[in-house]
Amino acid sequence: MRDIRDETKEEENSKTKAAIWKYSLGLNCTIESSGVNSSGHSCPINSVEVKEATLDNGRNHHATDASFIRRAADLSEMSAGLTSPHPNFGCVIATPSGKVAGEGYLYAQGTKSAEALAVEAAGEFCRGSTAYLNMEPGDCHGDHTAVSALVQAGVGRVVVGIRHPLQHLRGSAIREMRSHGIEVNVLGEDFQSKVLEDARKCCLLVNAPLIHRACSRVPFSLLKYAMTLDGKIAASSGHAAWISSKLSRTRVFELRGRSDAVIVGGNTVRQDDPRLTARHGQGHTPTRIVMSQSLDLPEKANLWDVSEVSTIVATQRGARKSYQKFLASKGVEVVEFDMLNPREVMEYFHLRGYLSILWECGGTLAASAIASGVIHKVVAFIAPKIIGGSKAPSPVGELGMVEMTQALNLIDVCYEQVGPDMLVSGFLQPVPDLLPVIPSEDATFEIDPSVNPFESSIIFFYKTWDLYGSFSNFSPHPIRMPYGDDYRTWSSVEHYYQANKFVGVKNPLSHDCVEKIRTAKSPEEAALVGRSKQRQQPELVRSDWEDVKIEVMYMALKCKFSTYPHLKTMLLSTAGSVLVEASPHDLFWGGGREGEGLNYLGRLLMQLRSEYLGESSVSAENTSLAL
Ligand SMILES: NC(=O)C1=CN([C@@H]2O[C@H](COP(=O)(O)OP(=O)(O)OC[C@H]3O[C@@H](n4cnc5c(N)ncnc54)[C@H](OP(=O)(O)O)[C@@H]3O)[C@@H](O)[C@H]2O)C=CC1
Ligand SMILES: Nc1c(N[C@@H]2O[C@H](COP(=O)(O)O)[C@@H](O)[C@H]2O)[nH]c(=O)[nH]c1=O
Repeated sequence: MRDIRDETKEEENSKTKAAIWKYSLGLNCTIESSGVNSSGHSCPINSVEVKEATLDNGRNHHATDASFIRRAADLSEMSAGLTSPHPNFGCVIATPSGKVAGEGYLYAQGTKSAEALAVEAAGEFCRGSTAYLNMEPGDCHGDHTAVSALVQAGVGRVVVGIRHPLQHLRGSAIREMRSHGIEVNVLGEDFQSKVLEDARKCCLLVNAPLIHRACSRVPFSLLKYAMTLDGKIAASSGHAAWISSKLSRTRVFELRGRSDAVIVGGNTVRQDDPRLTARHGQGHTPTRIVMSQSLDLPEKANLWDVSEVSTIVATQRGARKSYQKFLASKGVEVVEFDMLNPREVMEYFHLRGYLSILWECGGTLAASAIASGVIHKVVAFIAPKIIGGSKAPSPVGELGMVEMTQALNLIDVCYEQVGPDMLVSGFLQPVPDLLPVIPSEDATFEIDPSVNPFESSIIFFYKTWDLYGSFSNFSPHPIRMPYGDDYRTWSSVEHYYQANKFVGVKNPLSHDCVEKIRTAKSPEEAALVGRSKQRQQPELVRSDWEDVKIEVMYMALKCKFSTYPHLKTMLLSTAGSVLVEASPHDLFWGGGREGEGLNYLGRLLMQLRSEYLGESSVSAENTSLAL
C-alpha cells in the first residue's frame, strides 16, 4: 500500500506541463487518465486506476479527501463550455479503503447529474462509501435528483469542495443530505489544511465564471492575444496571420470551445476577416460578438455567415441604420447601446445569461476593456519572432499610466511552452472567495445562533440612502433620551452617542461640547465635533467612556427602534441575516473593508432583533394559551 502523498507528488511531477496549461484555462488541477468511458461520463470500479491510501491519521484523510476532490474538479471540467450557464459538476465515489468505485460529470445542461452517473457506475459499492463533489449540487428544477441518488444508494459521507455560489441554492443540498443522516464535510469549513485549501481552489477555478457571475454583474472575461517577442500583435501593415504557431492556435480553439462568446472590435473585423470558430470538430461553438461604434464594416465578412454559429453586433444607438438593416437581412443580430463601452456590453450579456467571454480583439478595445475593469484573466502567446515597426499594434493600447508602479500585476501567473511559443497567463482579478466575510464571526453567532456562517445572507448598511440605510446612526430619526434629571430630544442616534462622550464631566467645557453636539445641524456635524474634541482634548471625555459606550449606543438604538414601528418591522424582516455596518474605516462599530472590523453596530442591531423576536414568540405563545 502506498502513501497517497507520494502518489500525488509523483503524479504532479509527471503532469506538470499539462497542469500548467489547464491552470491557464482557469484550473489548478492535476490531470490524470480520465477514467471516463467512451459513452461519456462514468466508469465502473474495475476500469479506473485504483487508488489506495493509508487512512491512519488525519493528515492522510486530508490528503485523500484533497486528491479525490481534485479528481472531481478535473472531471467536472471535461464538459466545460457545454454546461453553461449551469456549473461544471463532477463526482467521485470512493470505497472506505480509498478505491474509486464510480465517477461521473454533468455532460451538458439538462443531462443526468454527475452524482447519479457516479452512483450508477459504482453500483453496490456505494453503500457506506464517500462521495466527493467539486461543488454542492444545485436543484434548479426541484427534483432533488443529485441528492436522491446519493441518499438512495446509501452513501455514508459526502465531501463537498465548495458550496453552491448562488445564494438561493447555497446550503440546501447540504442540509438535505445531512437531514438524511449523511455526514457532509465542506472544505474550509469542517477542517482546514494546506492540501485541502489547494483542492478547494481547484473547485473555485473550475467554476470561476459562475462564481464571478454570482458576485458581480459581468461575465468572466479572458483576454487572449498572440504577440511577437518585440510585443507586436500585427505588422505595421496590420497583417497578423500568423504570429503564434499552429499548436498555439489549436489551444485557442479549445479556449473558444469553453467560452460562451468570442468578442472582437471593428478594426479586427476589417483587418483580419476572422471566423472565430472552435475548429476542433466537436463540442461547443461560441457566439461571435463584434463591438463597433461606427458600423463602418465590410459587406462581405466571414462573421456574417451565421449558418453554423450566430453573430451579434453591438453598436452605438442610431449608427448606420441602413447597414443595420443589411446585417439583419444576413441573420446577424444588432444590439444598440446608448453608451457602447465594454462594461455596458458585458452587463448586457450577463443579463442574457452569458458566463464566460473570450476577448480576441486588438489593443484598442483591449485597453478599453481592461480600463473598465471587465477583464479577469489574461492569456498571452509569445512567439519567438521580431517584426519591428514603431506603428505596429501592441496588445494593450492606452491605459493612461505614466509610472511603472501603476502597472497591473497579474496573480497566479503560469508559464508553459507550447511548440515554439511561450504561453503566459494570470489573473487580473482573483476568483472571489465564497467564504463569508462576516466580521467577528464567533461573536456574531453567539449573539444570534440562528444565523449560519456559511449560509446566511449578509445585509450591509452604511449610508442612509442605502436600502437598509435607516439602520445607520445617521438616519434622521430623533430620539428622546434622558439628560441629567430631564429628557431631551436628540436629532439622531449619532447626536446622542457623540454627546454622551462628554456627559457628567465636571468641566464647563465638557458641558459646552454636549450642547454643541446636541444642537449640531446634522449627524455628520455632530460626529465631527464629537470626534475632533475627543482627539484634541481627551481630558473633556468622561473617564468611563470606553466601558459604557456600547451600552450608550444600545440604549439609543433601543429607543430609536421602539419609537418608530416601521423601523422595528424592517429590523425584524432581516431575521436570519447577518447585519454588517459596511464602514470601511470604523473598525469598532463597522465591519471594515474585508471583514476585519468588529461590527459592533451590526452586533447590537442583531441583539436587539433577537430580543424583539423573543418577545414576539412569547406573546404569540401567550395568545395561543389564552385562546
Ligand atoms: N495577434 C493577435 O492576437 C491579434 C491581433 N489583432 C490585430 O490587431 C489589429 C487591430 O487592432 P485594433 O485596431 O486595436 O482593433 P480592435 O479589435 O481593438 O478594434 C478597435 C475597434 O473596436 C471598436 N470599439 C467599439 N467600442 C469600443 C470601445 N469602447 N473602445 C475601443 N474600441 C471600441 C471600434 O470599432 P469601429 O471603428 O468599427 O467603431 C474600434 O475602432 C489588426 O491588425 C489585427 O490583425 C487583433 C486581434 C488579436
Ligand atoms: N494573429 C493571431 C491571432 N489573431 C486572432 O485570431 C483571429 C482569427 O481567427 P480565425 O479567423 O478563427 O482563425 C483574429 O481575428 C484575431 O482575433 N490569434 C492567434 O492565436 N494567433 C495569431 O497569430
